[in-house]
Amino acid sequence: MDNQVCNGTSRIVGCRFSVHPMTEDFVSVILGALEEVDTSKVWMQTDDVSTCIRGRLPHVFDVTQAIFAQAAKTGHHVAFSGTYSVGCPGDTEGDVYMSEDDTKVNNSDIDQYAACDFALYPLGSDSYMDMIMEQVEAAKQRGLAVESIHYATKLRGEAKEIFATLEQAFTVTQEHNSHVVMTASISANSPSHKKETDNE
Ligand SMILES: Cc1ncc(C[n+]2csc(CCO)c2C)c(N)n1
Repeated sequence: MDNQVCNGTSRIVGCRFSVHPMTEDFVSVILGALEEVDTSKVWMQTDDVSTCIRGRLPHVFDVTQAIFAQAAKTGHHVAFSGTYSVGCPGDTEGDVYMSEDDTKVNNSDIDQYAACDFALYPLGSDSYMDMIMEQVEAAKQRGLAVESIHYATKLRGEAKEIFATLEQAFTVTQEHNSHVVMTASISANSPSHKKETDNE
């Protein structure tokens, strides 16, 4: 690891996220998605604003992707907003999940168009801009539509490819930088997506 700005010994990864389904029936979409997904390999806590999951990196991405996919599968316009973090665990809650193996337990292999604004923050590094640009370039190589926007990078395409891109960006960056934060806002079934396609 190139920079050791934090004293955290564990590489526990966390994500605090919210899902906002644009439907009167939002309660069952949110609670249904949280219940139907296999969360056995992560520590999880839900409150009135968001859900926090913590555990090994592959499972944090597996579970967030599966919850988004499950909510989007209802066909409602769904917005997901999440902050991923590694490197400065303020507490040890959830450490027990660090002994899980690498096998992901959810199958999120569904076809779902989505758009995502993501921002990567390699904290405490002088070369943070290089790390960010490297991952924006890597995203372009994966076949998604990639656009630079103010304060974020926009990804458009299949949801599973968006999550794979986010996981790769986060994985590679945290291999070189102790403390990394990444935000992702993802939208599915948006009426704006239809207008974009119609304009093509
Ligand atoms: C992933 C996720 N977790 C928690 C909330 C907050 N929330 C808003 S409505 C609702 C159901 C009724 O209490 C809950 C839990 C959210 N939006 N998305």
